[in-house]
Amino acid sequence: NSGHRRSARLPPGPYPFPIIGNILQLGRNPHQSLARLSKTYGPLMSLQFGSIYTVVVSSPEIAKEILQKHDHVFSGRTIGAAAQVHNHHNMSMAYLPVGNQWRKVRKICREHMFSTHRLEASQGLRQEKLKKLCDYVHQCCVSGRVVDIGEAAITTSLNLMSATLFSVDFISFGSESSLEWKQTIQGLVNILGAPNLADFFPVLKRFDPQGIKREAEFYFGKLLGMFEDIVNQRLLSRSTSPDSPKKNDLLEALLDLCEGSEYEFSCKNIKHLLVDLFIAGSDTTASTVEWAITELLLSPNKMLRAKDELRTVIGGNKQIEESDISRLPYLQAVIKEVLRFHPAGPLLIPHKSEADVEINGYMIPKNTQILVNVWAIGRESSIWSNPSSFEPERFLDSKIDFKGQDFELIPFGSGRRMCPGLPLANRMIHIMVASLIHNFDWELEPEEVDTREKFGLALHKAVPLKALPIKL
Ligand code: HEM
Repeated sequence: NSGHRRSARLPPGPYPFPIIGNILQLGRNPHQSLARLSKTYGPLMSLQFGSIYTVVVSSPEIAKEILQKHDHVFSGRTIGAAAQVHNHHNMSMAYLPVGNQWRKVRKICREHMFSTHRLEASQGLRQEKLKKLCDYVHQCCVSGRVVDIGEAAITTSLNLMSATLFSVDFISFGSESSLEWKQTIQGLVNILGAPNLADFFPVLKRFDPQGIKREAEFYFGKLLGMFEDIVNQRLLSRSTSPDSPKKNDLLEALLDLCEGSEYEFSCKNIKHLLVDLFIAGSDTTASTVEWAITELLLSPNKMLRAKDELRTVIGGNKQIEESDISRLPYLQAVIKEVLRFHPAGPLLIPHKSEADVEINGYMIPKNTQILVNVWAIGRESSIWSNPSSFEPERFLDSKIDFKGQDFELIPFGSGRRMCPGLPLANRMIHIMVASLIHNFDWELEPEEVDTREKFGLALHKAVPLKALPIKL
C-alpha cells in the first residue's frame, strides 16, 4: 500500500499516480515495458498497480535470492478474481499456498505423472499422437495447403497431454470437438492472463467491470464438465469390467488414490487438477514449438544444421522417439535458445511474499506481489552476447540448463514453485519440433515472418506462423 512508499528502504521505481499507480505504464506487453523501466530503476524495482504493491525482479542474482535463498517466504501466490470461480483456488496446485494440500498434489503428480518411470511407460501413447501430427502435415503436403503451426502445435500438445493423463483419443485435426476443447482451454488461458481492474481496485470487485469473472465462470464450468464426463466414463468402465487390465495413466492412479484412504483425494480434486495441468501445459508448450519453428525458418543455416543432425542420428524416414533426444545436442541447444529468447511465461506466475524480508538492502513488505522478469533476464546484454539474435550455438559448449539451477535461464522458474511439468514439457517440445523439421521442408507464406509478441498467460506470436509443408 502507499504507506510503504514513504519508507526510504523500499526498492526504487517510477512515480505512482494517485489511485491508479503505475498501471498505465504496463502497456500491451508488460514484460517489455517492465524490462525498459528496470533499465532506469534497477533489477529490484517497485511499482503500484492500484492497490497491489508489486516488486519486479530483473537479474539472475536477485532471482536467486527470491526463488532459492528466501524461497520459503516468496512462495505465496496473488490470486485474481478469475481464479476464484468454482472455488478453483482452494483446490488448484498453481494457486494453493505452500502447505500440506499443495505438497500432496505436487507429490501425486511427481510420482504418478512426471517421474522418469511413468514418462517412459506412457511414451508409446505420445508416439501415436505424434504420428497423427505427421499424418496431418502430410495431408497438407498432398493437397498443397498451408499449415498454421500454432494450431497444429496446440492440437498436438492437447493430444499428447490427454494421452499421458487419461489415454483418451482426444481430438482430431479440424474436428468439431477439437475446436471446442481448444476454444475452452484457450478462452480460460486468456481470461486468467488478462489484467482485471477488479483485482487492482477491490471496491470494483463485486461489479466485475470487464465481465472477467463471468467469463471465467463459463469457461471453468465448461471445462470441469468435460473432465467430469471423462472421469465418469472411467469410473463406469472400472466398475463394469473390474478384471480388464488397468490403464497406465494419471487418471487411473488418481482414482486408485480416491479409493484408498491415504490421500483424502476426491473426484472434485481430480477435475480441478486436470484443469490446472491442461491450462498450464498445453498453450505454453504449443507456443514454444511455434517460436522454435519460426526462428528456424528465419535462420536457414540453423534449420539445415538441425535437420542434418536429425538425419545423421535418426536417419531417413524414421519417426523420432523420446529416447533419441539425448543424442541430439544441437536440437537441445535450439530449444534452450527458444526458451531464453521467447519464454512462454515471461513473468513466471506472480509470487507473493508471506512476511517482511530484506533483499539487497531493501525492504520487501509482507503481501507484496513479486514478478520475476525472465524475459528481461534472457535478453540482458551483460549476461548474453548478442542477446537479440537467435544463436543456439551459444549453448553447445555451455553447461547452462533450464532446470532451475542457472538463474540466467529460468523459463520454468526455480525453487519450490518451479514448473512441475518440466520433464513432460521437455519431451513434448523436442519431439514436436523434431517431427516437424525432420519429415518436411517448409516454405514460408507470406514471405515475411512477423516476430512480434502478444502477452498473455503464455507469450504468443502476435501473428500466427503459416507455412507450406513439402514432403521430403
Ligand atoms: C514450455 C512449456 C512450459 C513452460 C515454459 C512452463 C513454465 C512454467 C512457469 C514459469 C511456472 C511458474 C513458476 C513459478 O511461479 O515460479 C509454471 C508452473 C506450473 N506449470 Fe509449467 N510450464 C510449461 C509446461 C507445463 C506442463 C506441460 C505442465 C503440466 C502438464 C505444467 C504444469 C504447471 C503447473 C501445474 C504449475 C503450477 C505449479 C505451482 O504453482 O506449484 N507446465 N510453469
